[in-house]
Amino acid sequence: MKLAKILRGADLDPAAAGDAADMDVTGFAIDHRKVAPGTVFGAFRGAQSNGEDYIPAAIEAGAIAVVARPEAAVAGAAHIADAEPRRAFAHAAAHFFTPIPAHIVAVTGTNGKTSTVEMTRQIWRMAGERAASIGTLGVTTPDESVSTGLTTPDIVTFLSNLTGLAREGVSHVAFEASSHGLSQYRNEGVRPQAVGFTNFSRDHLDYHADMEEYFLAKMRLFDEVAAEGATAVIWTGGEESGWTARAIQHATKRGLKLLTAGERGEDIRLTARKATPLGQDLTVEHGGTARTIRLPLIGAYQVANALVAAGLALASGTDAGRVWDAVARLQPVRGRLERAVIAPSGAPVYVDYAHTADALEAAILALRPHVSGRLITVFGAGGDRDHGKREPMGAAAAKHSDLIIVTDDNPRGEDPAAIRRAVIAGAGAEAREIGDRRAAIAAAVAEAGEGDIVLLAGKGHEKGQIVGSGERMQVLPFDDVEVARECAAGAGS
Ligand SMILES: CC(=O)N[C@H]1[C@@H](OP(=O)(O)OP(=O)(O)OC[C@H]2O[C@@H](n3ccc(=O)[nH]c3=O)[C@H](O)[C@@H]2O)O[C@H](CO)[C@@H](O)[C@@H]1O[C@H](C)C(=O)N[C@@H](C)C(=O)N[C@H](CCC(=O)O)C(=O)O
Ligand SMILES: Nc1ncnc2c1ncn2[C@@H]1O[C@H](COP(=O)(O)OP(=O)(O)OP(=O)(O)O)[C@@H](O)[C@H]1O
Ligand SMILES: N[C@H](CCC[C@H](N)C(=O)O)C(=O)O
Ligand SMILES: [Mg+2]
Repeated sequence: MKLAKILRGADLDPAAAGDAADMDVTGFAIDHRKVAPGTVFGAFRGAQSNGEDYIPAAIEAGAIAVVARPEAAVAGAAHIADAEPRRAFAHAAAHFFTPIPAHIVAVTGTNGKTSTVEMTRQIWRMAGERAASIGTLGVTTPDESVSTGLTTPDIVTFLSNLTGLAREGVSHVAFEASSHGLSQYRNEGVRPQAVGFTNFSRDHLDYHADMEEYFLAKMRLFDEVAAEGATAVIWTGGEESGWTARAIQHATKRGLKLLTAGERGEDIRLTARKATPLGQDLTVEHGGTARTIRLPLIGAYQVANALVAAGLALASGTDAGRVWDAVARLQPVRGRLERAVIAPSGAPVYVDYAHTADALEAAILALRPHVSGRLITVFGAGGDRDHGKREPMGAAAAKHSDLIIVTDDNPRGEDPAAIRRAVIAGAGAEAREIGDRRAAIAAAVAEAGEGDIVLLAGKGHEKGQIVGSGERMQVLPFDDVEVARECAAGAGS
């Protein structure tokens, strides 16, 4: 495809490309090491390095055009100058990576994105569509799940994945829009026909200056990324939340169609929820019909995600009858309240990905109705991530658990003992401290008796413990589900 055509499609001036306008583009790259002859190179200033430093090397490797700030020095290739080069690059790349699936929806929010995109994918699949999801669990298709290493992959990986999926015949994709991804324009240029908002609470204040900036990063999904006239599916739970009201305002201001779901939902209204041993019975009103749905998953938070997923599937045009049938057949999402094992004492051990105070509370409250004895929570907080969430995480876990064991969760470049101290400052002195995660899990399993439940929070589906940073970073194999099974087997022998 000619560079001029790509630039015109992205509302960029082809004259800026000079002689290169007539050249054929062979690919897009944001890393100079991936540049081949005919590539358009995006030179961005990042957190670790300045992509502009690699412009000469990219041109040497055959880049025909460089998308960069007007101030950047570009010699020997076209300079596509833009004050926001990540956005300009993304829009251009979106005209190169075609075709893409016809139905695309996206989800943002602090917690519940992965669960919601995965449930949306399941609903579509059960409704007979070829569907995929892209998020923390990787790219999941009818055939496989491939990790990308990030929740929202970089723009080139994202767009090339979408094209690959379309070529494989996938027609429906749900993707997870993280605030990092949104603020770095990692999923620009595709126009989701429906966008979801789950909830908003403290996280990532190492990256965003404050809650307001974090929220506005998420709202780019509504303000700019969503297609004109798209549907905004917003969870309106039982309690009034100022953030939810603001998400509704953003949707309205952008002229999106509104679909609210929840106890206060206008379109999907949850009128009753009753826990059963294996799940919960929901009464849901939609389109003038009240239905009873036996959701085979426990916990209020999974209901929120399932109903937002149903809203997204409905907004993408999937038949309502099929959507509600599918909700009753949803499979658990990996690492989200996943029952790893039942200890010899009879105590079930659950693994969950809660790594914020809000999520810990949600995960614990999901298990509470099933506990007749004690709830034992094992968790820690990630290193090189928002320090301010550690104390509130400790406090949330302590408030709702009977025993807590504070352990390590990806200390990365930090001193793990200092992270644990910050968590314990919120949890209180009764918290037990066992740094080694395997030993902490073993202690919890050994401690649990009949009627107790053990919750291992923070790592969910993760397969490793990240220790060290930079050159010294190591990912030591670690899987909460496997370790729980090993500890349970050990406890029984
Ligand atoms: C802080 C952050 O989000 N960083 C991400 C970001 O890096 P960056 O743009 O700052 O890049 P940089 O490393 O400083 O380099 C600047 C530019 O120079 C280029 N470069 C760099 C070196 C070189 O030799 N040649 C070269 O061309 C780079 O490709 C880049 O374009 O873009 C990179 C490429 O897409 C990501 O790999 C990187 O993720 C880092 C590793 C990361 O840990 N990100 C986490 C925090 C993250 O994004 N998490 C969210 C999930 C959050 C949630 O779950 O809510 C996610 O979406 O995964
Ligand atoms: N709707 C929700 N409300 C509150 N807590 C939730 C909700 N959904 C999930 N959680 C909690 O958050 C954890 C992570 O869920 P999930 O992976 O779906 O979220 P996410 O937004 O994708 O997270 P991440 O930002 O790490 O990608 C769950 O294990 C659970 O503890
Ligand atoms: N996407 C989240 C995942 C956190 C998971 C937890 N195990 C941790 O390492 O803090 C993050 O990168 O902040
Ligand atoms: Mg996720």
